[in-house]
Amino acid sequence: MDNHLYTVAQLRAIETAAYTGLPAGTLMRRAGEAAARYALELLGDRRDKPVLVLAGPGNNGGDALEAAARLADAGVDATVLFQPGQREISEEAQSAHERARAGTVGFIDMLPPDGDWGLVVDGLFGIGLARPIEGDYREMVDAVNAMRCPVLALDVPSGLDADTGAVVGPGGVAVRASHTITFLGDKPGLHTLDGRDHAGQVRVEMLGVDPAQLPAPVARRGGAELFGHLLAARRHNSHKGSYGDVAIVGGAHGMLGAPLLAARGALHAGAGRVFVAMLDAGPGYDSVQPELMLRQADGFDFTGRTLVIGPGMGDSATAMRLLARALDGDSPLLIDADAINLIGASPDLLARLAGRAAPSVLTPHPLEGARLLGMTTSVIQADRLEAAREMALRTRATVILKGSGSIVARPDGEMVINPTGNAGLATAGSGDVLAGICGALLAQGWPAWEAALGAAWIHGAAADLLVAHGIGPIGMTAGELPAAARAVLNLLVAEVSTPSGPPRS
Ligand SMILES: NC(=O)C1=CN([C@@H]2O[C@H](COP(=O)(O)OP(=O)(O)OC[C@H]3O[C@@H](n4cnc5c(N)ncnc54)[C@H](OP(=O)(O)O)[C@@H]3O)[C@@H](O)[C@H]2O)[C@@H](O)CC1
Ligand SMILES: Nc1ncnc2c1ncn2[C@@H]1O[C@H](COP(=O)(O)OP(=O)(O)O)[C@@H](O)[C@H]1O
Ligand SMILES: [K+]
Repeated sequence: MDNHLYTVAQLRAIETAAYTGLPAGTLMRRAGEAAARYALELLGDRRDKPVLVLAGPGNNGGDALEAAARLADAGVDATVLFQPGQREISEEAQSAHERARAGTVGFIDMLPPDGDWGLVVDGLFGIGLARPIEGDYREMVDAVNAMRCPVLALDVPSGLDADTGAVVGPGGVAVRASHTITFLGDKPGLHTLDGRDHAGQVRVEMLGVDPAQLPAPVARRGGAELFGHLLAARRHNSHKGSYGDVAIVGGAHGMLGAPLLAARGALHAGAGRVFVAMLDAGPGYDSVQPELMLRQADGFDFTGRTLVIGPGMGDSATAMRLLARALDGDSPLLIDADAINLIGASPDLLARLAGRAAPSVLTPHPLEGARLLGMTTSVIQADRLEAAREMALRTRATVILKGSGSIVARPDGEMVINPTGNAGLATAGSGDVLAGICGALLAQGWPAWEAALGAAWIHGAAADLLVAHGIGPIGMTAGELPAAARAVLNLLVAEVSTPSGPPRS
């Protein structure tokens, strides 16, 4: 259940159910205790440093006051800046306040300009944030974001929408935490859009609630366990035909790089044979990767091949004709880039896609997603989960809505947020490599859902591996990803494979 993600509405229901039968203030006390424990862990051997605790007007502030009291009990110099606002505070928060006042916690009214804090605990706002942060609260957030010490956010970094990962605006701000301890259940907003920048490392604290009592999550956090059953060691007695053919269909005039990058992605992710069916006359072979077989798209036989269609394909009549042919065929399909734009502009192509029986995966970035749904990019990004769900529903396909915290969605509403990857991927061509990797997994017999989950995870992990070796994030190139993805995939197979897992024949 560790990977389950819940909406604020679900968390409110969980909270209400958990509350029943417990003495008042129990959950807040548990939250404060867990937060103090984590704070001590983060302080490590710097417990002599003072800790700044920001406490807001709601129960998030109550958690912070509880944490401050526990930290003081543990001998830490805890200083609270409590900003209760106009409304009366809840009884639980009031009790927490009294406990903190009764101990050795220090209280201040404004931030000293020269504080040398070992840690900041952010308990300004949690899931009750109702509007952009302004005024004194905003000054506090800005001041914390200018500090260099670790910042532990309680439940949600203040200012972040726990459902969507958006900084609540217009013109809002949010705490940039290095760590977040989140209560009762993990939240999607901590893992997508601005979430990863603001939440840092996330720890989930259930506050003693029995996981069996929790509802079905809105989404799950991705992990290799979601596709691990398909990772199999290669049998000695296998050949290139055992691992499928991938054909990249794309490469109109002036856009030949995109299909070549996709093809290298497919090759390094284990496809047995990789073709590039170019719309342009193009080169006869790829001198960097001569293993690729370059063909003319017109007249290329799609039968028995997994198709990755769209990279650099353009929007010509030929592109449209090829796409219609691919959609009508029974090859597994990975639909990317220009092919998504063409479908967005044509109800006929959309109907053909929705009517397919063979596996189909779409990999839109937010602008392509916007074209597909006839919306603006900002509407897509305002609620990425909802947008991905809608795309999967309309296309009857598995969708990867790309970006920080890619959302993988399927038509029955199942959704996963991919946790791997970094901003090194924000470079032209990295999406083409993702398409190729996914094509290779489809060609090796993976179902659409697992292929999408696996490709997103491996692609992101490849970028993380490169960063770990000093190759990026700044200046990472898409061409460096295929070999790194190969390393990740082989590591995964070595970790989880069973030698008896049959390859596709
Ligand atoms: N109850 C429980 O059992 C448990 C609760 N838990 C904890 O409680 C948190 C939820 O508590 P919560 O509902 O009190 O909301 P919270 O996030 O503290 O903020 C709401 C307050 O802020 C105000 N306000 C909102 N936006 C504002 C703004 N921009 N600028 C200024 N003010 C603004 C709003 O008042 P308003 O002015 O809108 O009337 C209200 O006073 C949750 O995240 C978790 O940490 C856990 O301990 C588990 C058990
Ligand atoms: N900041 C980021 N963090 C994580 N992944 C990212 C980030 N920026 C881009 N990506 C990933 O990189 C890829 C970019 O794809 P795309 O936008 O289609 O690029 P291109 O069309 O140039 O190939 C996607 O897989 C996306 O999820
Ligand atoms: K907070």
